[in-house]
Amino acid sequence: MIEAVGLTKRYGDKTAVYNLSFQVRPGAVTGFLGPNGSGKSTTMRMILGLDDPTAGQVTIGGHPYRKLPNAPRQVGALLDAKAVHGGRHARNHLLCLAQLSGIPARRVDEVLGVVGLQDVAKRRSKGFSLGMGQRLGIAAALLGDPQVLLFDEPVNGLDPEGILWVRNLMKSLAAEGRTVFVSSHLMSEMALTADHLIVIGRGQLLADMSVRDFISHNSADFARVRTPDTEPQQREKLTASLTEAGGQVLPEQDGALRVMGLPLPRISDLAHDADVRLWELSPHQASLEEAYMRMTQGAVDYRSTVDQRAGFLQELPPGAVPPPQMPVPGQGQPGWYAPPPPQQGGHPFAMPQGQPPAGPYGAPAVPGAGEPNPYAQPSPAPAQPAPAAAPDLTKPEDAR
Ligand SMILES: Nc1ncnc2c1ncn2[C@@H]1O[C@H](COP(=O)(O)OP(=O)(O)OP(=O)(O)O)[C@@H](O)[C@H]1O
Repeated sequence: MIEAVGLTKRYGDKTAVYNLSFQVRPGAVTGFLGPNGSGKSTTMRMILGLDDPTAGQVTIGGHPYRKLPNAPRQVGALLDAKAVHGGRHARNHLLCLAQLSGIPARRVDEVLGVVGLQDVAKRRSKGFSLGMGQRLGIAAALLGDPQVLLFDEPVNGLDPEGILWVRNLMKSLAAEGRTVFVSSHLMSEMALTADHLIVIGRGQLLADMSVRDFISHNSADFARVRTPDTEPQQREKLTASLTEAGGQVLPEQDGALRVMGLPLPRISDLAHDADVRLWELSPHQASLEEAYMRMTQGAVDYRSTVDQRAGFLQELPPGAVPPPQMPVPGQGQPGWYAPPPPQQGGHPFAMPQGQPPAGPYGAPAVPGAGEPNPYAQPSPAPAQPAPAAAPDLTKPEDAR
């Protein structure tokens, strides 16, 4: 198990990670999510003893990484797949790592087979594609047959077949009882791979819960309703009727209506009573991506001026409370988006919960702050449901 307690990292004035406490348990794939610059890599580096915390601590199996006996046999990591000596053959690269850790050479050939690089084992890694480099990095992580594995963006550059392979590998490693901690920006992939999520924003913990709970806590069920396109007055009539009945009604980009707060049969009855014909009445559940966008919207450092989420997340309904902001000293108030509020007591969403396929990873398992919060100042809620006058978020903060 990985355990962080009050983990904090500052680089000069920059607080990269603040007071993070979480546990990553064995037997599950734990996804590590957060916007760019939120502190994921910094956290992983501290777990691996590559950076010293400014405050707090992080342990693996009860020990700081640097105090683990024979750490490479207990912990494997893929942090930066490009961090290899490009002039070496793939096999030689792994052999060097194996020799440093007292791992037998036959294990090198085993992991080359596991990651599918056996046919290019004698090729120099500088000629490798992005995906091949990722596979080589994963092979290095698996070399010591460790119980604890960390992967920073493991599917980066992989084709669909490679992504499926990584997904199955992560699941089978967890099914063997290992601790698997994986960061990714691909929400759809995390929804299929992870059992549990740790989400951070601006270095702070935003969520630590199962994928299922994360989605149900951060999203709202809604109905899509469509009236005949040729009769706009029907749409207006229905909007008035649904609003009067307590529903929240928002326009969708394609002319349909998004309705929250009313069950489908009630919407149907109201439409019938108002003598409005429906061309569509369908239930919808948010995706992990939508739930993630909602949760992290106040913690995004880098955002395009032409933000695609403008069409994805809807305007704040009247009376709804905007999400909490996480101001950074000297940075001003970030812009924010205003999707509909989560439905209170909403139903958990049914996530794809496929069983991990039988062991593509065939190797046997080894048996066995008390500091001031830099983000603490209260966040003034905007008076209007419109983007606040924002700093130039198109530039890294250093450039602003
Ligand atoms: N060595 C360093 N010196 C100064 N600042 C740093 C250093 N390393 C990271 N930072 C800053 O700390 C913050 C967190 O960076 P980090 O790389 O951990 O984020 P991340 O979540 O991994 O981002 P991404 O998703 O883009 O990889 C960023 O603002 C980054 O600029």
